[in-house]
Parts: sequence; C-alpha cells; structure tokens
Amino acid sequence: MTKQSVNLVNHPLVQHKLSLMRDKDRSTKGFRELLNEIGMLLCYEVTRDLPLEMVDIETPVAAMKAPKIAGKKLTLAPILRAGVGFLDGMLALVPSARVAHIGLYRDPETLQAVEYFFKAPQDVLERIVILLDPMLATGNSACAAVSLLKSRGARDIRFVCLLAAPEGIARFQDECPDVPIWTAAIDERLNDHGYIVPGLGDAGDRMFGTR
Ligand SMILES: O=P(O)(O)OC[C@H]1O[C@H](OP(=O)(O)OP(=O)(O)O)[C@H](O)[C@@H]1O
Ligand SMILES: O=c1cc[nH]c(=O)[nH]1
Ligand SMILES: [Mg+2]
Repeated sequence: MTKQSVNLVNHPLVQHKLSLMRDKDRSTKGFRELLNEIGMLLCYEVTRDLPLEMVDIETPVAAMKAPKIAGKKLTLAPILRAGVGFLDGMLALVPSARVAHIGLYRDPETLQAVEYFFKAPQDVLERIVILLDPMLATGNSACAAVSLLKSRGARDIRFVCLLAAPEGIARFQDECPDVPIWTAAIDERLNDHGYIVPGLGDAGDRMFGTR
C-alpha cells in the first residue's frame, strides 16, 4: 500500500504558539491554553478536504444554493491523557463530532503502549476518525490506537499530532500506511528514554501539572 503523506502545518500562528509551549518555564495554564488553540488550528487543516454539497437555503433576501459539509460525520479520538488537550479546540469548530476515548500509557521501561480504556461510538466505522495525540515519539501509542479503532471497524482515520520524531513517523507509516499524519513539527530524534529532542517534555504531565 502507498504510504499516506505527512502534512506539516507550518502556519505562523501554529509555529509561534508551539514555540511558546516548548519553553520549559511555560505555566500549566499557558501550556493547556496553547494546546487548545493549536488544536483549533490543526482541526482547520485536517478538515480542509471534507466534501461539500450544495443545498437550498433562503437568505432574508433571496433563495440560493449554498455549500454545506456532505457525507461522513466526524469522530474525534484523543489518546489519554495528552490528546484531550486538543479536544475542546476541535469541538468548538465541530460541535456535533462524536468522541472516542482511548486510554493508553507508555511503559517507561519498555516504551510499549499499555491499554487501560477504550470507548468508541457504535457507528465509528461510518465516520471519519481524527486520532489526537500531541506526541508521536516511538509511534507505539499511535499504532496501538489505530489498531483499537480498526478492531471496531474504523476505516477512514487521520492522525493529528503536534510534534513528531522521525523514528515515530517511520514506524507509523510502516504499520499504518493508510493513515495520513498532520503535525506542526518534525523534531531531530528520540533520546535514550524515548523522549523527543528537543521536544517539549512530557505533554501529559505539563498539561495536567502532574510533575
Ligand atoms: O509514540 P510513543 O513512544 O508511544 O509516545 C507518545 C505517547 O507518550 C505520551 O503519553 P504517556 O504515556 O506519557 O501518557 P500520558 O499522556 O497519560 O502522560 C504521549 O501523550 C503519547 O501518547
Ligand atoms: O517527548 C515525549 C515522548 C513521549 N511522550 C511525551 O509526552 N513526550
Ligand atoms: Mg505522559
């Protein structure tokens, strides 16, 4: 199967906000607000190609045909915990989206993803699923999440992250060649503990103030 693309979102607003988030002195409040704002901007990009259909409406002045989004509806699927940081911003733009929660944490020794929760809408197979996690490091969590979604029948999946390591992109594209990626940056590498360098540290801990 041909590998889907990596879409680098280099809009100045996204890049500026990401730099603010990387700063080790950014407060928990600031970090969370920025992730939410970037979520909104990335939602704009990942939905750019949604098909439109022309429908009849009446303005106060005249009848017209106007474009509305057609076809499949959206499910937003955050990987807990850090993926939740994108959710409110995206739901502000797509308020009727359904939400699938995917509970995964990364074992600090093995770096394998450990599942602890999964709840998806019944009709997830009929929807476009936007998988959310700010960090694509080894790729283990994102691959495990795609496999859970596919086990429920999801076929049309897109992955949105904030930062990606080249190692994570390679692994994800190998295992999930049918899932395109949107990211705000591709960093240099992973360190010995599987953290993205230069990265921004542990996204979940920074967002919830747990370290
Ligand atoms: O690509 P990977 O190597 O799998 O790493 C990325 C994962 O690590 C972080 O989650 P973490 O396990 O820290 O859980 P948390 O969000 O609850 O802190 C991050 O939010 C991703 O889910
Ligand atoms: O750099 C990293 C790698 C995995 N998870 C994070 O939150 N940060
Ligand atoms: Mg974490």
